[in-house]
Amino acid sequence: MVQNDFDHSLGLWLSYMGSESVKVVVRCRPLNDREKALSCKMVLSMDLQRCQCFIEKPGAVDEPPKQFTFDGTYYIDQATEQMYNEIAYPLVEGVTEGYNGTIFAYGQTGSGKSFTMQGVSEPATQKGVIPRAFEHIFESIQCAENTKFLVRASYLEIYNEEIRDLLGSDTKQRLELKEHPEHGVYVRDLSMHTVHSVGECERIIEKGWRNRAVGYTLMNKDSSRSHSIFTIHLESCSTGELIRSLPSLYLFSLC
Ligand SMILES: Nc1ncnc2c1ncn2[C@@H]1O[C@H](COP(=O)(O)OP(=O)(O)OP(=O)(O)O)[C@@H](O)[C@H]1O
Repeated sequence: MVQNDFDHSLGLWLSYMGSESVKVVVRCRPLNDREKALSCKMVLSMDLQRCQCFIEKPGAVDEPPKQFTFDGTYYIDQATEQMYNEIAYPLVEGVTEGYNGTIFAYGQTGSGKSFTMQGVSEPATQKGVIPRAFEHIFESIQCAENTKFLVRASYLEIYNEEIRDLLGSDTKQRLELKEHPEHGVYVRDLSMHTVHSVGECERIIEKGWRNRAVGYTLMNKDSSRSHSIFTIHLESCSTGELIRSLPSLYLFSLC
């Protein structure tokens, strides 16, 4: 991907054990007020059926547009609801069925990562991937018969190469990355929070969101200046069985 050509678009990487293990989709946001005031023109167009993006070089009328193909393409008038149903839904469903899943948003400042992952409450179609994933998981576990689930969440940020717990008692404390011989890489002392409902999930993510490092960039006045990782951990216990640790859902927003 040529970064400068994708100023107003973000990539969403999805990794799960489906027909393909990694999928990459791209979303283009509308021009913002600042870009409109500067009379900026859209240089990106899409063929949604073929999942292709075309980027024109302004002023170079004779030059053919650059062309890129993805697993999915979402243009300015397509809502997060559609993206979630087509792309994230199968991944989250896979987590409740026993596969690890990761969704991460990547793009330059102001490209729409937070808008896609966190979302807005109005209109409802633009509710983000993270709150939709909560609802999806709680709906799935409520339908499971004879099985009890424990849902826990953690939320960290990586800022200037330092890891911080956005839900910890001291959000300024630097945490260490460790490797366990069986369970792999983990963050020591990262706090885990048991959640019983979608409402509780929303409250803890809001708390963590307020603790992030934010700043102003020319492209985005509310820019998150860090990478953040929200993880939902599941454990289950069927009647007469031991507690079973299920795979986790990792939700990243990279700056
Ligand atoms: N698809 C969209 N439709 C309408 N507005 C959008 C869309 N995507 C992003 N925006 C708006 O663009 C602005 C920047 O988006 P956002 O804060 O999500 O960017 P970001 O990639 O998270 O930036 P940063 O890395 O600086 O935190 C916000 O005002 C947001 O509401």
